[in-house]
Amino acid sequence: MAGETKDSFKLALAQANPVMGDLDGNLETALRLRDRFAADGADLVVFSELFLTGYPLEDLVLKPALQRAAREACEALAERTGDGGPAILMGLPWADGSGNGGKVYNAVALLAEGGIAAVRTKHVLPNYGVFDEKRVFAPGPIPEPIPFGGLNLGVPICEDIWEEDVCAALARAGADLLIVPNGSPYWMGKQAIRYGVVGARVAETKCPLVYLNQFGGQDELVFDGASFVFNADGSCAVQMPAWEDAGLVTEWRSEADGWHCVPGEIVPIEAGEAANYLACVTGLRDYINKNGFPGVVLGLSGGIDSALCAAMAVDALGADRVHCIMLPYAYTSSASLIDAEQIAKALGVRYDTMPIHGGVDGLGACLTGVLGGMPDGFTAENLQSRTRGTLLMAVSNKLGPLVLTTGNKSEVSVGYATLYGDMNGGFNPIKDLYKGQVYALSRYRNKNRPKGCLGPEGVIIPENVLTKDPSAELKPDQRDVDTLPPYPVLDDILNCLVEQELSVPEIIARGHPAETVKKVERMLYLAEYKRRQAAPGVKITERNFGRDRRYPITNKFRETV
Ligand SMILES: Nc1ncnc2c1ncn2[C@@H]1O[C@H](COP(=O)(O)OP(=O)(O)OC[C@H]2O[C@@H]([n+]3cccc(C(=O)O)c3)[C@H](O)[C@@H]2O)[C@@H](O)[C@H]1O
Ligand SMILES: Nc1ncnc2c1ncn2[C@@H]1O[C@H](COP(=O)(O)OP(=O)(O)OP(=O)(O)O)[C@@H](O)[C@H]1O
Ligand SMILES: NC(=O)CC[C@H](N)C(=O)O
Repeated sequence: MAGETKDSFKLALAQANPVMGDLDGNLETALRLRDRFAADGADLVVFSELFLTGYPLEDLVLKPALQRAAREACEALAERTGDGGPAILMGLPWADGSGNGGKVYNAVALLAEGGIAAVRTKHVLPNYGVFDEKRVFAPGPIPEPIPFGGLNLGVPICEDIWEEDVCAALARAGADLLIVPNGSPYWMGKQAIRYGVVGARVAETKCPLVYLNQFGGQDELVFDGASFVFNADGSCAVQMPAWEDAGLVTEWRSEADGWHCVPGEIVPIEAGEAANYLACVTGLRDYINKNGFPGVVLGLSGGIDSALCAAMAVDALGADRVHCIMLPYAYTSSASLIDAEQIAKALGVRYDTMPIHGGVDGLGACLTGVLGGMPDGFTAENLQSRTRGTLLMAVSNKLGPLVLTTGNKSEVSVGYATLYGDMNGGFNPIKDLYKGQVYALSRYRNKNRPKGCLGPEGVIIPENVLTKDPSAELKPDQRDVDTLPPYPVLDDILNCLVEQELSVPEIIARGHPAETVKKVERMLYLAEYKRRQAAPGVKITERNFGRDRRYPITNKFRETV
């Protein structure tokens, strides 16, 4: 349709899951989807931001070989559009000088009638929070609309619509509609923010807007999809599902007042616990599958953190790919043994018991000469944790599964975890969930089996696990509250310090004792060294550790009260 003028056209939205760096695989996915949409009469298929390579590319995009491979894949894809089927809007990095140095842009190419018909580049590069695009991309000029079949397509790329200028310029230049490929990661409440941004651009430009987002996990980020179309009057014409691969052919008609998307299905979007749970499951599933692991192994202690991780793992991968191991020592309670076994039974996973007395006592004996006696205090407690961590890594080495580490955001914040002990592991599904959210998601999962989840219906985490006092069980009668403020207090203070960057006096003014706030502040700063050595985990909050909140390790700054 590239040359003709029409009064209707069909635009296919490909909400798909690219694999970082797998250009052949992403190309195959694009062709498969295009074939499917061709059968439905699509004129044009749009893919998400940098779909051909994966998003975010980070420094990989600086590699000339990657830039050349992306151009070759783009040319190969363009050639396939010579078959009379739909054209393609494909996201890819675009290098000046064919990938031999020079500038590289975050781009979209229109592939039509066997060639590369147009290329447009991202003007506004996000450089905050998890985004580092100014580090790797050059900003393109404000883009011109792309002529296509008598239409003028405005194609701003993701962050381009978060400011007014690009869309305003496209509208002034005669864009009939705005088609926006996105790599917009999930965090709590994100969809409402997107509706706000898109609503504002539509009101300013009077153009309909197609918001096409990617789906799937990429290291710490998880993309929810949830693509949608707003008509020029600000109404939502179509809402695609979140948390799944999805494809939809939208129909467009030209009327006296411009182009309209024919209203279609408005799929409800998960919010709150449902969204957070699906984010953790999606991030975990894609990390394991995209990195080629047969499954996961984790220490199942009878506590709430490992219980929720086990449930998420089964929901992500299926029971036959999850191996849970209870590693009891002298301080493991019989209640923990019962609870762990019950959780494993409910999930239907392989469950082994591997007592660690030999390891802990043997390591203690090795240390006596240097320490002048058997280890005690923290040293002895950490030996238990390290023995567990070492044994789980041995299972991983021999049998192949990745070790899941299970620390929640409250623990990760204050360093309440043992380096090379329970921090051992390759991925942490609950890293960005405060303890209160761990309880909330556990209760949620006991009552619901979210879509796509492979675990069983019904109660998985026994009531006793939800109500007992959290304990590391590293010494007799140990409870987390002996070391930390009660979790509701700790979580509130951390929320103020980490998410909101409130000052210590402001947090005290909320009613927390000054010494508690100062203690949490101190623990938060001191634990930076542990976080730098911690496994990645799924980003859920607006401010996760790692990509968002980047503090120095060596840091004497403390607030005065
Ligand atoms: N700035 C810095 N840069 C680099 N390294 C630094 C450091 N400061 C200390 N270190 C090193 O870190 C060591 C201290 O860290 P680490 O050995 O982890 O030990 P540590 O933090 O002292 O103890 C572990 C804590 O985690 C708690 N916990 C809670 C829940 C579960 C578990 C569990 O294990 O199952 C544990 C446990 O009760 C205890 O409070 C120091 O001995 C030193 O070697
Ligand atoms: N006896 C054990 N057997 C197997 N794994 C254990 C054992 N004790 C601790 N672990 C591992 O170490 C992790 C850290 O322990 P921690 O006490 O912080 O978590 P939890 O027991 O799952 O939950 P909670 O903190 O609510 O008790 C556990 O999640 C688990 O993976
Ligand atoms: N890839 C991007 O440009 C993403 C930035 C955008 N503000 C978002 O989170 O949706």
